[in-house]
Amino acid sequence: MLTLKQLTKRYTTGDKALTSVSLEIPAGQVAALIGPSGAGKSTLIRCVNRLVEPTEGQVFLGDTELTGLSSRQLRRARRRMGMIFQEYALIDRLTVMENVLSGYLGYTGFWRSYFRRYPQPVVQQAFKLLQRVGLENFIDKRADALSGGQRQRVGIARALLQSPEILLVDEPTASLDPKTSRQIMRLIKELCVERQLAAIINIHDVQLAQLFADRIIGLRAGQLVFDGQPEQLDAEILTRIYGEEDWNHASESGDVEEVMDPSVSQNHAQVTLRAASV
Ligand SMILES: Nc1ncnc2c1ncn2[C@@H]1O[C@H](COP(=O)(O)OP(=O)(O)OP(=O)(O)O)[C@@H](O)[C@H]1O
Repeated sequence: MLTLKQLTKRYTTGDKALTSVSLEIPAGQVAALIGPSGAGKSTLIRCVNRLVEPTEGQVFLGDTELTGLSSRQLRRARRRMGMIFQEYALIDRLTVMENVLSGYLGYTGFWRSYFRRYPQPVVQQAFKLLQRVGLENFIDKRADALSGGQRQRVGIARALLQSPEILLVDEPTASLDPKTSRQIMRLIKELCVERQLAAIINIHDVQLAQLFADRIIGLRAGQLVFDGQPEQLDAEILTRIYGEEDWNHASESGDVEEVMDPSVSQNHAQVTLRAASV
């Protein structure tokens, strides 16, 4: 269980990125965090693992108050959080297996990062995870020889190596095609169910969020403006989260193919399509 209590973040620049956000995410639940650019989604996720220090409020992982930990205690507590972040990108010159094993670094220290120095049970666990994410035939491939979807699968396996209690996921499908995006979201969802993991996923694609999340959390200008079921998202709630837009029409031209263009960056057009069918 992840608990946020009145979490507030004010950056030193004066930007108030989060205002008194309170949430509880139980084990096994996948929560999608949606909202316009600048709403505070990344800040919220980073406040959980304290890559960003909250200004006020508390974060609990189970009974542990993360906001009260020393940096040494925090390092240990971070092993209980699987992070799938873009900046934790893979190391291109290492193999798939080596990249997954690097998720164990927190335990061993950098000098043991050489492949053969990992304990055999850890290597076996990494292999099982690679099987689970469908990459058992790629273990010796270099990371830079993988597709975007395969790279994301490696990232997922790496995040799971430390058997976390929660997954913190930042824009997992940002650079993936629509089919691969669905596969990645489905995989994350299945793994959360199998392992009773709570997950909080920052995602721009509302349609994907609706398809694969158990719960939608809407942020706008740092405030929690919606917290409910995916099927509750309608034009009124989309307006509350994203602002005025004609959510009930597929597009101005009515051209559905244009709406489905995977290059549409914010996927607001996909939202429109979904909302139109509500
Ligand atoms: N390091 C920082 N220093 C100062 N202000 C920041 C910093 N990071 C974010 N902000 C500000 O905090 C607010 C929330 O930003 P955040 O990146 O959390 O939003 P977001 O919802 O994740 O946006 P996006 O969807 O575009 O990634 C914005 O006003 C942003 O400019």
